[in-house]
Amino acid sequence: MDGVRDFLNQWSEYLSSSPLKTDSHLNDASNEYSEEELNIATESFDKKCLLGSGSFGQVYKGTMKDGTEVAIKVLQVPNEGGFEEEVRVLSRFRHPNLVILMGFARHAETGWRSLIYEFLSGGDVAKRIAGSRQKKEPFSGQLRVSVALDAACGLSHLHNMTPRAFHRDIKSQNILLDKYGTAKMADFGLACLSSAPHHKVRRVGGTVGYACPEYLRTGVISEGSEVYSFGILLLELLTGVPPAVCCADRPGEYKFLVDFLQGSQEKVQQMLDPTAGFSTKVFEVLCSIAFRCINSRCRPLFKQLVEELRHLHSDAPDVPRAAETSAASQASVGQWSSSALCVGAAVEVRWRGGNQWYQGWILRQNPDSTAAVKYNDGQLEDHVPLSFLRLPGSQVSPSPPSHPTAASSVAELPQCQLKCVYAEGVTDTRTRYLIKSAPGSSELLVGRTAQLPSFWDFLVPEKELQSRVSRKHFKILCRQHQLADGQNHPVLFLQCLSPNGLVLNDEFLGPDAGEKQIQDGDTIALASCRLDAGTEETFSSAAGWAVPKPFLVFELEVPDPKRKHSENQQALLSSRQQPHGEPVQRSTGVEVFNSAYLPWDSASFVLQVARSQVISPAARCLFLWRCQPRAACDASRALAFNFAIFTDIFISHQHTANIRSNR
Ligand SMILES: Nc1ncnc2c1ncn2[C@@H]1O[C@H](COP(=O)(O)OP(=O)(O)OP(=O)(O)O)[C@@H](O)[C@H]1O
Repeated sequence: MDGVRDFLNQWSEYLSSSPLKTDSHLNDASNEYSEEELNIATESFDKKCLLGSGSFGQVYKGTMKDGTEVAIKVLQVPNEGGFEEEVRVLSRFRHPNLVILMGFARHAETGWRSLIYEFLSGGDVAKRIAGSRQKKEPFSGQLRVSVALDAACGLSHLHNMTPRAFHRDIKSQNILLDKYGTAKMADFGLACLSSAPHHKVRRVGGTVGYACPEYLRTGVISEGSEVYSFGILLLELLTGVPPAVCCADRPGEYKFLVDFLQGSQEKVQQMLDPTAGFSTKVFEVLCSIAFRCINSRCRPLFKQLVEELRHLHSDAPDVPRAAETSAASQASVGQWSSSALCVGAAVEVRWRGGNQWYQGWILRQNPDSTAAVKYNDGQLEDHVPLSFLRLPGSQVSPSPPSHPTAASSVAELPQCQLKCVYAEGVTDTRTRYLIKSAPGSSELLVGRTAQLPSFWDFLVPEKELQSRVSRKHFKILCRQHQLADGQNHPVLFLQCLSPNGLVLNDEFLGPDAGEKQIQDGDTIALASCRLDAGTEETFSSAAGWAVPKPFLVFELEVPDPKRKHSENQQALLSSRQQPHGEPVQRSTGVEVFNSAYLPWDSASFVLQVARSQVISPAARCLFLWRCQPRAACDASRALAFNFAIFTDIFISHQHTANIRSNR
């Protein structure tokens, strides 16, 4: 009997010290690494090895004792983080487009678990899109097609095995690129195995914007619901904007990309990520595939998607395989061998009419060794020969008639001023604050350190909003620009200096937007958004859609150079000396001031005003912001607007009454 007790005691001791005490069932499926090995690989999980954080823990880069580079995901709540699911699924499926799980480890003291993957140095697709939009690192249309094909291959493999696997969290963050640009599906924490084509899950999981509505409603996952998420991914690759963003003013609520696009190819085209340089054909095919994926009536299977994407990929001669388009090497076809001249690169372009060079960036590489170039002033030129391109920083030359750009010389700023026409939460009529150009200066700088603190305290009393104003937020400068008469004339430019961006008229500009030509009457607004991918209002950076709500709006006033100096002075002075509450007279007949609010709730009136030309450009612009710029012209959409959001439009009672009686 004692012998038996001893044996049981020894067995129990062995179990408590043995690494096989738990997760032993996983040892058959995958390699187990010791905690010690991971400590050595990551220098005890040193901060410098941190690659990023997900919902369930951190991911570190490590080098194993054999020299292999790995990514180690530490799950602090292994059950929630899908530790077991990930080991089971990933160990079972081996495919070039699925990330390799090398093993797992257990942390004895904390109970945490780690997953050890092959290290993929090309970053995830979400980061690559953001990097491309910010012109930090190119992510060309060609590479995006290749990524879509790779992801579809990996997913098709999962759905054509028995049992099949449902990934359940297909999104741009979960697709990683290796150093050659090959994409691999990653993050199988929500994945599940099933031998049936449909699988009812106990808990619906996924990511807002990507998750299929039918799956969210029923909890039943199918290949179709995975294809839906894949379609959303394609739209993200096309537009460069995330599929859902939080509403800044309604926490917990989202705006969805698909709701805005409404299946319209035209809208996708308007929002197309300009840094991708998609050819028309690639855009059209990709867009039609995306819309089929999200349409429950004509959803393709992954197998079909692979065929179509492979066809698109091989059909376009200018689409090199991902392996050849490593982000790092930016190697390319034909004469596109210069690593610096890649899509997204800033360049100077020789104007064909002369010897001057103008600044812009490469929008697309054409197979005939020419490029499509977007100039900093927004103009586009296609088929520019390589010999007409050079890297910036070379000698500067004056502007041509049609391309006044950053390459032309800076001149003395003419007399001008910025008049505050709207400040959120400030009802005092003194909001008509002015920022004036200093005589003889070359620029007018606006920002927290450029004006007195009292200026900002008054105009932006809310501290949270004030923090959105950068120390140097934007500047206005002047360049000499040769007009058709052959004479040089001063032309004003606006340059955004802040990562928070700004809104020029109804266009959102980030710090990388370059210099934009501006003129008298233009409005410059500061709005509550940042350019970082994935944060609130990121949509705003795309094609003018959903321009974020401004909290401070300035109108530019530039005196007419043909008027006498004294008249200009008088004009500037009189606009400044408006007594409180007295409206600023506009030539078209509607008076605008900020102490009277629109007094009624008629949607048709709202429509009428939005369409009319009778209010000043500043108020009109403000009005359009309130009801979303493009939609304002669209009767059916405008009617749906809630009147409440228009209550701070500055229109006098008298004139709204006139408009009303004219209806
Ligand atoms: N195998 C890998 N190689 C290189 N980087 C990786 C690897 N796996 C993950 N990463 C990086 O680590 C970071 C965190 O990844 P993780 O999967 O934990 O989070 P996520 O997918 O961004 O978010 P969530 O888990 O909340 O969906 C990401 O930036 C990802 O790119």
